[in-house]
Amino acid sequence: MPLINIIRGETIPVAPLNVRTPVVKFPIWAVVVWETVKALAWLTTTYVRHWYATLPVTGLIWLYAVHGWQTLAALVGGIAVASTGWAFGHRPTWLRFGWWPILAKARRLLYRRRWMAAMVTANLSISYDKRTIIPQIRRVRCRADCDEVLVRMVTGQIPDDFAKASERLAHTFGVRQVKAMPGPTYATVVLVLMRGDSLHETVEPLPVPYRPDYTSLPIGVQEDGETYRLRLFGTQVLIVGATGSGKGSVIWSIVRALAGGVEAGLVELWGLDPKGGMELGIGRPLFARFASRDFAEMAALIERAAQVAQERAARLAGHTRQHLPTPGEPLIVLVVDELANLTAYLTERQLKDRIKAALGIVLTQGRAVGVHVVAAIQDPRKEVLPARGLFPTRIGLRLSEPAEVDMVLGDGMRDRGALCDRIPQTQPGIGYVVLEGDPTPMRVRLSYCDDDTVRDMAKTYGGAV
Ligand SMILES: Nc1ncnc2c1ncn2[C@@H]1O[C@H](COP(=O)(O)OP(=O)(O)OP(=O)(O)O)[C@@H](O)[C@H]1O
Repeated sequence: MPLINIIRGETIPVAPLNVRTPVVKFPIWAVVVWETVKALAWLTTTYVRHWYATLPVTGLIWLYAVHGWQTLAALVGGIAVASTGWAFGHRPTWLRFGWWPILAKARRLLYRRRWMAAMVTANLSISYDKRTIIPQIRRVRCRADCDEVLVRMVTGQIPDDFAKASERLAHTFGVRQVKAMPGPTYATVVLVLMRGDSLHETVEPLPVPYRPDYTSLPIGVQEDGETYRLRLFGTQVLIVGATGSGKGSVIWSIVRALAGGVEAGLVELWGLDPKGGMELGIGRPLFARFASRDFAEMAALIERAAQVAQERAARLAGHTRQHLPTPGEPLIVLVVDELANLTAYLTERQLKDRIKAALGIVLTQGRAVGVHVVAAIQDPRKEVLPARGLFPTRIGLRLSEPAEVDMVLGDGMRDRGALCDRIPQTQPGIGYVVLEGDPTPMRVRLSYCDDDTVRDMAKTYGGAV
């Protein structure tokens, strides 16, 4: 039995050069009738399949034939005016129900034209029994800066096959990037073809929440236009990026989102800036404790945080699984700029060991008891940061090498679209994150707080130094 019948997908017809000698000779009139019937069948199918275009055109032709061109012109003009009014009056609904569905139909035709070549050259076609089977386009949807193409995979394919070919597909379809994610049902994959770049502009500092929601701190903008919200409760945060990638902007965006809590005494920020206070010094009043020059002082600060974490853990064990900050027992956030200075580049062995041990305790025991770490680092290798695995939340900014992406965001994330190594130097503050419940990475841009904004913030929400 030929296995071909049970492989899902679209079968490419066998090449026309495989000519077979006709056995039966038909009279010419029979061939003409047959071809005419075939053409009519094709026309009818096309007419019905593309009803959204053929029906309006039929209506317009009928109008012209029965009522003349004046009525036709009046109708077309009326539709144009109403559509323009709708577009200006309520743009979101015009886009959602008017423009994007029309654009999706046009794009579907465009994608279909290049589809076969794209699938074959990206190794997404399956050859079996002298036939070629390719995935099928099921639906195309347009959004502000991207198109979503729902694809039915060929039997045996998985979404990661498409993720691996995403760069080829991006070039083939002439888009900035292609992301592949599992579709709504088994055997489907959604290809998101990114066209424009919604993160092109610098993101202004976001409003400071009056009382921070520790499960959802607003710190930037996602590629899909949503606010990027960071969960701090129950996690530790590692920011990784090459020099000048905007690690500072992530730190200050998080501090800004917590500033309301600092003012209310619900949050205590402890600053460690081994680069002599270059980064964090400017917002000094926001920090309840601060160390920037003396490494022994920094070690003592981390040890104190570890002690608090252990005390709280001992007290809260069996009572609650998540500590709730109060002015008497605030949320402690250790903000560390360039963590490698404490874990790898420090020459004093004893001090380094003390820091590593205390940091390990804070990272493992602090999450549930309100002692958190927000740390920035340039080099994500294990030799530089052995405790990398203890940071459940990681933000990958511009990185130097492709291999670093999976080190930061997890295995396979680069294949799934986290191109941290491709972020241009001219776009600091852009990075990739893995959101809860979403297996594909999300591109984000963190808000940028310049020095004046940080000084203002420190004056408004910070205490006396
Ligand atoms: N979110 C952002 N949006 C726009 N521009 C930014 C953003 N973040 C940083 N920049 C710009 O990039 C420059 C470098 O940023 P920043 O100092 O934060 O990088 P860094 O990763 O901390 O670098 P280093 O490791 O050298 O300290 C800033 O001076 C600023 O001009």
